[in-house]
Amino acid sequence: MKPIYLTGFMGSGKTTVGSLLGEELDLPVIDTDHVIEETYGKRVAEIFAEDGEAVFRRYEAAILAELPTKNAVITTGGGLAVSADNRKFMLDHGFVIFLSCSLETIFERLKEDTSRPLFNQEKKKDMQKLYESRLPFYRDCHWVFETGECHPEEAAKRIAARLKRSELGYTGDKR
Ligand SMILES: Nc1ncnc2c1ncn2[C@@H]1O[C@H](COP(=O)(O)OP(=O)(O)O)[C@@H](O)[C@H]1O
Ligand SMILES: O=C(O)C1=C[C@@H](OP(=O)(O)O)[C@@H](O)[C@H](O)C1
Repeated sequence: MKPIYLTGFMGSGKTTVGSLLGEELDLPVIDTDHVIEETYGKRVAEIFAEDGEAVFRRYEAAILAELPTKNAVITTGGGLAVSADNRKFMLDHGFVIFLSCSLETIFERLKEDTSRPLFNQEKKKDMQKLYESRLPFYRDCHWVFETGECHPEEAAKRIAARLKRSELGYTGDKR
């Protein structure tokens, strides 16, 4: 069975919903940021500060190509889908689901969060620009799931239910 890739802006809930989706589908969950941190022995913020964003993007592409191409829920970093090559890889190998969420909600969710080097509560206009510039890349996917006010458990259940109805060609067959 093909992997399920979750994409979307920082704070859209990829990690949270992805981990619950893994439980719903009884599949392992792999987070690209987590694998990068383990592989390169540095936190994402350290890579940005010490090596720069371009190096982080190279790590992202390298990791994506190494991840299992079956039986997994893969939660991606918010910038991974910006690369046309990364998008092609995900679209070719799995089901790509964009977790769509308003920027207003994201600001609310990330109020206390300082772990994301590219997110800055104080720079609302820059965040708006970044968010809008990325929407076309996220929309290049198999399915847009609007998280809205949906609780993470509810979101995971709804995604799993649709996958199980085979509307995306998902079979649940663990081969
Ligand atoms: N559907 C949701 N409703 C409310 N809060 C959410 C929802 N999804 C995620 N969150 C919260 O938003 C924050 C960011 O979520 P996270 O899963 O880390 O996003 P991402 O992986 O897309 O950056 C976390 O504090 C998480 O608990
Ligand atoms: O949007 C981005 O460019 C990034 C999003 C982050 O992941 P989350 O989407 O999980 O916050 C992380 O990969 C890095 O800080 C860069």
